[in-house]
Amino acid sequence: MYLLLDIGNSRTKAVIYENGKFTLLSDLNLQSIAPYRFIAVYVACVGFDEHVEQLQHTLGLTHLPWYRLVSQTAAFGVVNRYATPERLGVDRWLAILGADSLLQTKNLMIVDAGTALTIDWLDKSQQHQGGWIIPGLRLQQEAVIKNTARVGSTPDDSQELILGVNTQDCVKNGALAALCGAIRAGWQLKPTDVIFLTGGDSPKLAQYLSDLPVQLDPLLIFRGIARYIAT
Ligand SMILES: Nc1ncnc2c1ncn2[C@@H]1O[C@H](COP(=O)(O)OP(=O)(O)O)[C@@H](O)[C@H]1O
Ligand SMILES: CC(C)(COP(=O)(O)O)[C@@H](O)C(=O)NCCC(=O)O
Ligand SMILES: [K+]
Repeated sequence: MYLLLDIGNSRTKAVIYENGKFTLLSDLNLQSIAPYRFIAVYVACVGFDEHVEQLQHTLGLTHLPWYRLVSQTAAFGVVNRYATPERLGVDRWLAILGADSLLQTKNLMIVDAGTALTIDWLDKSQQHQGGWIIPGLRLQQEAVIKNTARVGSTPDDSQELILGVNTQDCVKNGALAALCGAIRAGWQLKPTDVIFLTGGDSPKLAQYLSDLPVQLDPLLIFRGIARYIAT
């Protein structure tokens, strides 16, 4: 039994992994992991490194091996297109590997709607084509609010894809439009057989993309991590 951690810039997500089965933990703390006996911890971290050390202590798991995953030039037949492959965010690399584990020989878009929204393209011969990094739903709003004199709203999670008639609604709904628009622009530029959607804002975005071949999967990064665990 393994503990898998995805440490993003907003939150840490945790999964219990055993015999090919993934169980997402809704909370990560001493109590929530108390019933489990882990062999090792596998970590994907795009946040600050100190966060990993902190977690080792707060979870009382300093006695276990902690394996930190890194983006590679190639693995499991998947080829990373970055000129400096280790610079590709490890969450992106693992989501690509996770999508590849579900669907090979298809052209894929892999969208991770987290703090930032990332889009990566993987072609049917497992070649990563590159991608985009776009401010996420909250950052879109903060960018406008922090850099203008008269947009005095607060970031808000209750977006709808409708027109706003006050500042608050214009900012929050505009942020949703920006992300839907980015995914649609990606699709127009380079359409694929499937668009995998993962990350905190993926269920919301999926509602507005039902005409595209979207497949929601909260586990993509964890599926990628699991490929590194020899069974
Ligand atoms: N419980 C939650 N805490 C924080 N963000 C949440 C939560 N539930 C949904 N979200 C949404 O998820 C987004 C962050 O997604 P997530 O995949 O956790 O990001 P990251 O991987 O960058 O930490 C936020 O923009 C927010 O809108
Ligand atoms: C783009 C990211 C900030 C996304 O992180 P997240 O929103 O999931 O917290 C992360 O993948 C990262 O730090 N990447 C390194 C730069 C790159 O991928 O080119
Ligand atoms: K992420």
